[in-house]
Amino acid sequence: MIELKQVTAYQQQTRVFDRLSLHIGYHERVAILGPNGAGKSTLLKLISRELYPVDQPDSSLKLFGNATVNLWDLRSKIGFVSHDLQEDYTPYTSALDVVISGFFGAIGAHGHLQPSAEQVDRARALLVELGLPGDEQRMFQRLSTGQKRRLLLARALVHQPQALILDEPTSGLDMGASLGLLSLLRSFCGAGRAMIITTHHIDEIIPEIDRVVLLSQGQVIADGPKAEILTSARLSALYQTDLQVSEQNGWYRCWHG
Ligand SMILES: Nc1ncnc2c1ncn2[C@@H]1O[C@H](COP(=O)(O)OP(=O)(O)OP(=O)(O)O)[C@@H](O)[C@H]1O
Repeated sequence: MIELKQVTAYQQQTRVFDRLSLHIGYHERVAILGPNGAGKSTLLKLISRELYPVDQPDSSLKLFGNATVNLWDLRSKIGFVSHDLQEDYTPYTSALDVVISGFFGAIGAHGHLQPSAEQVDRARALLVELGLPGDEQRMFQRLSTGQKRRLLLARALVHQPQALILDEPTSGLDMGASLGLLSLLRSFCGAGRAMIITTHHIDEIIPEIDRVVLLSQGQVIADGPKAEILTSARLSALYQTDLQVSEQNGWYRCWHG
């Protein structure tokens, strides 16, 4: 589904990736872990085509098997939720319009989107499904962080995407909101769809995620089955601090050792 081969990418003057290779197949569920500045958000921006890699021989970035991607097509196949999207969102847009804007790949409705009756019905159904009934006319900026995150998830789901990509999905959420969001993500995975999350918190790696990639200074330093990668030794080395990791019923937690 996602294939980066020898990709070099910059954020302004900073070279974040120097010949990075990574392959994520259809239906895979992957967590990408790494310290601040490792390149997690940059990687997601490359996938969402907010950022383009350096054009060089032997290098390619293919999505769904294609190096050239139609953005409309991409948005209907992959739902993206990120903190940046939350920050950038037009504050006065109603909750219903936030979801509807997903059909148009827009940030906010700006009063000119003309959704079909089916699109409005689908958006309303998603608001109910994601636990936001009755919030239809509330302005985005008046919602709590947890409600905003659910709303952006609803927006990401309008096209029934094959994959969801989430940048630090529970950051800023309280414990109840986090657990609620994680259980929504678990039901999305239940339908056999792909998921990629970036995170700093191993306790948000839901049991359905089976592969973990460790990123450090723009390089993949470990990649494999969750049980092999989420070990005390590997995470201590990644974060350069003494960490202990334990697992229970498919959930992981970490503490300072
Ligand atoms: N807009 C930008 N302009 C310049 N440099 C940037 C920009 N965004 C990111 N960078 C740099 O790119 C590198 C990778 O940043 P990135 O945000 O991808 O890391 P990250 O792993 O997502 O970090 P965090 O966990 O803090 O969100 C860092 O060195 C960062 O300083």
